[in-house]
Amino acid sequence: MTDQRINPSILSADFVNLQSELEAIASADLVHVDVMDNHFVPNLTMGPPIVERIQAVSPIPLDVHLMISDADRWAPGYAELGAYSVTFHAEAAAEPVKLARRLREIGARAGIALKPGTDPEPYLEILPEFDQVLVMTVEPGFGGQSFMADMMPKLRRFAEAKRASGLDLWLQVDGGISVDTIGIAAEAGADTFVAGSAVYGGVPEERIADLRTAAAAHRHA
Ligand SMILES: O=C(CO)[C@@H](O)[C@H](O)COP(=O)(O)O
Repeated sequence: MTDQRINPSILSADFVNLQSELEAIASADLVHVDVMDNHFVPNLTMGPPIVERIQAVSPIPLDVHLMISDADRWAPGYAELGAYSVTFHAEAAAEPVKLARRLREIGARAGIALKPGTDPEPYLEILPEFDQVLVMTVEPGFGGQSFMADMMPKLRRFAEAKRASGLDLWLQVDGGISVDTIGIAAEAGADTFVAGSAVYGGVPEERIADLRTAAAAHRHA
């Protein structure tokens, strides 16, 4: 996999034609699968049976983003389905370290996501337990929202911690990522970019290529 990853979010895809929508993003790195429970966030998407089918037909690996309550209970099931990475919310897990260890034990990369209002400091010391940190650049729940540039100090904080520790950690951003905003996130330290409406709002293969070019022009110094 490349050192900068573009992960289209199928939240913006046509759910009735998911298989062809997945084939349309075969040039991306991973497919970002937004699982929402209408409890942790005010929206409802899918659960294990649909994710299992996506896993079966997707040409690229699954990057599962759990926007669900009680992550401790439900997240391991997504790793068992074969997801490449499983990211749960810091705000939704009672024992994040224990859960991350369980995900890794099953064979998935373990990710932790932070809502815009969540302080990064308590999570800096447990970074070795994770393979990925997701800094939300919108309030989770819906696609098509505006990028929150005021999340860049948080992203930089994780980028500094990553550099200081030498950890092989992916820094992901999600929400409002487009050719106009991806460079801002890349400069602040993101290396993994989730984009929904920016990819599915045009010809996905072309949009993915444009996002790659824009990200590559703005690498973190
Ligand atoms: O997790 C979420 C929303 O909660 C995202 O993955 C969105 O699906 C991103 O959509 P765009 O902001 O790129 O349209």
